Amino acid sequence: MASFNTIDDLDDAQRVLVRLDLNSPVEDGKVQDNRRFQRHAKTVKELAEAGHRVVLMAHQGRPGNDTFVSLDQHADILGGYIDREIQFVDDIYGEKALDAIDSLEAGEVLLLDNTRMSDDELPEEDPEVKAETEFVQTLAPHFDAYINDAYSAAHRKHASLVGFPLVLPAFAGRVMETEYEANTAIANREFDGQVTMVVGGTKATDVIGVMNTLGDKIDTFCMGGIASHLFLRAAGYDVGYDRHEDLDLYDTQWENNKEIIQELYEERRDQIKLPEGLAYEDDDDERAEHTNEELNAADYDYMDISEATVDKYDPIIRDSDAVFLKGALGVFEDEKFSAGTVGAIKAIAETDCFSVVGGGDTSRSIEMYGMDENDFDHVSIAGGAYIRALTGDDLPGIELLIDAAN
Ligand SMILES: Nc1ncnc2c1ncn2[C@@H]1O[C@H](COP(=O)(O)OP(=O)(O)O)[C@@H](O)[C@H]1O
Ligand SMILES: O=C(OP(=O)(O)O)[C@H](O)COP(=O)(O)O
Repeated sequence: MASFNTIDDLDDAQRVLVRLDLNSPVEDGKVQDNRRFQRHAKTVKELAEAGHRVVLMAHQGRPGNDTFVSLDQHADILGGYIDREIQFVDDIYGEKALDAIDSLEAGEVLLLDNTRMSDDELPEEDPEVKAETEFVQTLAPHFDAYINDAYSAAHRKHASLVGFPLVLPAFAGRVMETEYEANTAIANREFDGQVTMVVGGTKATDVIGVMNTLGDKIDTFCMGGIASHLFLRAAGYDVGYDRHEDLDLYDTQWENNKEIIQELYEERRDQIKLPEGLAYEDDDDERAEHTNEELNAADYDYMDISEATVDKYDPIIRDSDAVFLKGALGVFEDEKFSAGTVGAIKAIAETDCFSVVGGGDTSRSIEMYGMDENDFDHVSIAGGAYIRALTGDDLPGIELLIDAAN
């Protein structure tokens, strides 16, 4: 396996700039604690305890979304995991940020504000272009080393991920190391028996990518979440339209991908298992269900797969030698709509199979419903990056760390 330098290779008493992925769900303006904080805390704690001056960068949401907020709450949550204060500055590379960076003492930790508040961060561009941005050029001279711990964002060519490895010595953090090793090994692994992939979530392109590339390695795809609505629509059912102006879950995804979804469904009809029905909230705020024949996209938001679908997927999972889950099968954050996701992860946990659960949001369901990370072979905090690793795609953020080591 190609390799990169890690924090074991750092000189003593360095000024380190560390990229984390603390991108989290935000409910009513409140950032929700999750496994990303817990995992990155290990890297941060180790660096601080070793006496480095530690400056952290991370992003949250995308401009225009409700989840696009400042990182002040993130500093408190992360600090709780490492039992030391994490200072926060509401600036990225302006005078305020540079003053805070330069006054840091050995062992102290400072979090800069949301990297996506800088116009230099988001457009996907080549590393050489990103390295020349004001963002990178202003911050880099204040540091001895750059550490990328953001495995789950390593598929993005953003300034904080691909610009710095060209101008500073670059190293991988502990999360980067662990996820890279686990996901790369999984991608190359062969299984004797039945291999099942349970695919849900909200991002059709992730799902299509996996089904296209791994279609010959995976025996059965059990579909849930928004992904299943798009495939149900390909099968001729009346589902998969945006009913709210502020949500863009279906229309654009369907318009951009309908040919490929229809083709995939036709080609792999025997492998693709679709829901038997979907669940919605009735007028009394209770869970109710429609069979596929009753689906009516004009009047209902469908938020989970039906109980009959849970029963249909259960034996498929239990008969498998390997199960990969990516994306939730329903809005599990609301207990009423957790049956699909919980049914699948319980069946996986109780089966003696090789099991991987992927997705920053999806993996929250494990603790939420009384299961344990140790019930699975690997729980990845990455969604899109995990999918790309499984399909053998290179992740630009990691390629640059490997280049830097060679
Ligand atoms: N039917 C649905 N309608 C709306 N959201 C859904 C539905 N099914 C699943 N989800 C949402 O999908 C999210 C997880 O998927 P996604 O964000 O794509 O994956 P990841 O775990 O990689 O972040 C969950 O937060 C869940 O609420
Ligand atoms: O949460 C993330 O990706 P994921 O939802 O695929 O796990 C990363 O932070 C990347 O965020 P982005 O998909 O807004 O670029």
